[in-house]
Amino acid sequence: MFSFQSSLELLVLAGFAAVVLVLAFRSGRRNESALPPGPVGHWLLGNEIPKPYAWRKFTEYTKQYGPVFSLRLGRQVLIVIGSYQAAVDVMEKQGALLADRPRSIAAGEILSGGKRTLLVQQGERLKRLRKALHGHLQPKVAVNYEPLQAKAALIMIIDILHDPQHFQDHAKKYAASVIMTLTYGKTTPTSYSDPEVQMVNECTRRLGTVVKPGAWAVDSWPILRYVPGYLSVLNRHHREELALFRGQLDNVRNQMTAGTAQSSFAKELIERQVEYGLSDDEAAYLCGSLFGAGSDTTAAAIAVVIMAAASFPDLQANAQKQLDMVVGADRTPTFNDREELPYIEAFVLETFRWRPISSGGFAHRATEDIIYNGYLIPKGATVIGNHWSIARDPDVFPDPEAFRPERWLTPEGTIREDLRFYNFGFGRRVCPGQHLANRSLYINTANLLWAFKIMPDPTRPIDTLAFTDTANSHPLPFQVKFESRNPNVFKTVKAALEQM
Ligand code: HEM
Repeated sequence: MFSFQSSLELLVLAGFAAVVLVLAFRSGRRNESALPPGPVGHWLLGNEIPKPYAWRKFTEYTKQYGPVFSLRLGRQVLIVIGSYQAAVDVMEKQGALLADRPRSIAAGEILSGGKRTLLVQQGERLKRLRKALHGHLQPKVAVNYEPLQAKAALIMIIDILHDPQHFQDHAKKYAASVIMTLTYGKTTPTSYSDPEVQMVNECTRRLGTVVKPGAWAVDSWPILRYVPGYLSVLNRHHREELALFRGQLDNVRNQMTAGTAQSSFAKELIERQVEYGLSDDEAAYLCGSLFGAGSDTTAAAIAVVIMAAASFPDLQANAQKQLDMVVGADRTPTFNDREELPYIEAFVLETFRWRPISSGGFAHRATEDIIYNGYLIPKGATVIGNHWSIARDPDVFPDPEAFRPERWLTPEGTIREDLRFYNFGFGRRVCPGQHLANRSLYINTANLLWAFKIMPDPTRPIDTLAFTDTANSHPLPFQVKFESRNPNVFKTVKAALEQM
């Protein structure tokens, strides 16, 4: 039963809370007139993140409000960069002031226990994690993974010959095999139905939904973390992934003790753990989250290549003409052919631009005020480079909806050096796996287009906009037909595999 005193206390408390809220709200709005323009939101709650496919709606906002626009999510300012030049000027040139991530309570602190590189804020831990990643993924090391990638790409051709319908699963198997081998030294090809892979994928899927801006209100209203039970699912998911990642690293430790460990990222991390200054759980997360960052993304990008090939037969044929000239029918393409296959490179670059995997971009945080074209990007703001609209900037990519590999080529047919697309993100948070990923895309595109004429299935037309609404957006299931380009494809691929 309420006493008069407790009612009074409640009243005082409510009054206090209201004052705090108004002060907080006003301090948040102080600089609002200097912010880049943007849609008007609710006076207290601000704007909502449009759903689904926020990045597509943001592309409309870019046309309406300009290359840099702002939203308010509760007290949080969100700045969206929508044009190519603004991405260069803000995300790249001011990269030092945007190396931080916004505080991510749901995905970063709770689900990932503060240890997933993608979400770790600027500071000493990030430096240690990125140094360890760089040691294993920088260009001069990435070249060592080429034999592994070449073999897995040939296995994918065999998989498609045996079971063409499940080509998207084969792409996932390719990506999972490469990551599991380089991370944990796994020697057997990774089946996508491996319970371990299924679990890692489940972790990635969970991350993809939690990390979307606006997915969890606690990120705008941190006080919600004290609501009993509100975060229990995320806490449980964190315990599950930590146990999984610890178990995977422990396997490598056990193999090292038994003298059976293959060389791998995990093995080297364990050997150099003190030098890298990593705790056991940091090392476990570093390895575990590599799969999440690198597997799904690579598999999705390969599926986009297949989608584009089936959708644009003439351009597929252009690529095949070059393959036939440089490689011929009697052997499979290799990494040694890369320089002579610029059209393959251009085809891949155009898929990155046409259907960027990280469509909405990842959130950065401004650690100082940044002035852009007279507008203020205030310290503390979340800043996102919207890959989807940057890729569609007509000033740089004329006729942006058209799939046109030629836009990446000089008149002499070499790759243009004056053009790039920020598929792998920006500044100091740029994807450390990009050199590995680019090699995966080259070797798979070369092999796929060498082996098959890829055609749409007339009974099931491809919807080239049917993608998942997740941070890394991948094509929903679609169907194509694979026709071997010569009767010896199987024999030639088998022979190449036997030589490895
Ligand atoms: C086609 C494949 C891939 C795409 C499209 C992609 C894209 C991205 C993007 C957009 C970011 C965020 C950049 C930013 O904040 O501006 C990122 C971060 C990251 N990527 Fe990738 N990535 C791919 C493959 C890989 C691979 C193969 C690995 C590792 C083996 C990897 C590891 C990471 C890690 C660890 C981060 C976090 C970096 C940080 O926050 O400091 N990625 N990636």
